[in-house]
Amino acid sequence: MDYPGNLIVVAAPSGAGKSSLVKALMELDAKVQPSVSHTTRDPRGQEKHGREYFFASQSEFDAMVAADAFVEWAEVHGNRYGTSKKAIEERMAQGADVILEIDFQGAIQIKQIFANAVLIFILPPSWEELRSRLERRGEDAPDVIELRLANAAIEMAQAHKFDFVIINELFDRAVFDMKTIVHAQRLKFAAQRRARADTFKSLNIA
Ligand SMILES: Nc1nc2c(ncn2[C@@H]2O[C@H](COP(=O)(O)OP(=O)(O)O)[C@@H](O)[C@H]2O)c(=O)[nH]1
Ligand SMILES: Nc1ncnc2c1ncn2[C@@H]1O[C@H](COP(=O)(O)OP(=O)(O)O)[C@@H](O)[C@H]1O
Repeated sequence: MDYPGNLIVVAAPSGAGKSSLVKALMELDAKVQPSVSHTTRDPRGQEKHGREYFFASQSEFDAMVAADAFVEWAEVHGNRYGTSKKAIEERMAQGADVILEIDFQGAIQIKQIFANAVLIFILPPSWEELRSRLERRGEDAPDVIELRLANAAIEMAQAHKFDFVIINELFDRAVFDMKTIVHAQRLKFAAQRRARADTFKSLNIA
């Protein structure tokens, strides 16, 4: 599968700030577009179907798995989440850089399918700050926060499998780091595509 657009995958423990960072990056760079995942979890207060997620029932999700509609899916914090083929392929074919906010299991699956995907892991500056961000966000019940903190240790142990790790301490600094990675990646793959096209041309292959 070779598309003119690139894939950027962002993973992080819950509350590290990935949704806020991805939103800020997309505001700075119109070429970066979101992949909207499907999930079986309930919507939070401000979330809209089709914007943050496509909210699916267990049976709707099952039907999509059976129809092979997902590029990857995983169970995270007791709910299922998946990236549909539709969510990424159309946009990449049009040349957009598609950004996926998914967990580490999904990120690793994506890298196996799309070797050129760039994997970014976001870390919080400390445990205390991670807990207080989850509490300040005010969207999850205390037991849900405890589950997410317990899972954070397992998730953070996977950070070394990613291409880049960013510590989200100062927000603007972390956005700038993401922007730099995305630009560097874009230049690298554009150069690779040009070199490949030149080789094909010199060999007279279409
Ligand atoms: N594998 C996979 N993980 C996803 C997908 N969409 C979201 N996730 C992950 O599921 C986890 C929970 O997401 P969410 O319930 O929105 O909570 P939040 O990360 O605290 O905002 C996060 O690690 C997300 O990155 C997806 O399509 N595939
Ligand atoms: N660098 C930062 N400093 C302080 N608060 C932050 C920072 N980045 C994000 N936040 C806040 O932390 C909370 C969790 O961020 P969010 O983007 O929802 O995390 P995630 O998507 O990783 O679960 C939000 O209330 C957000 O405004």
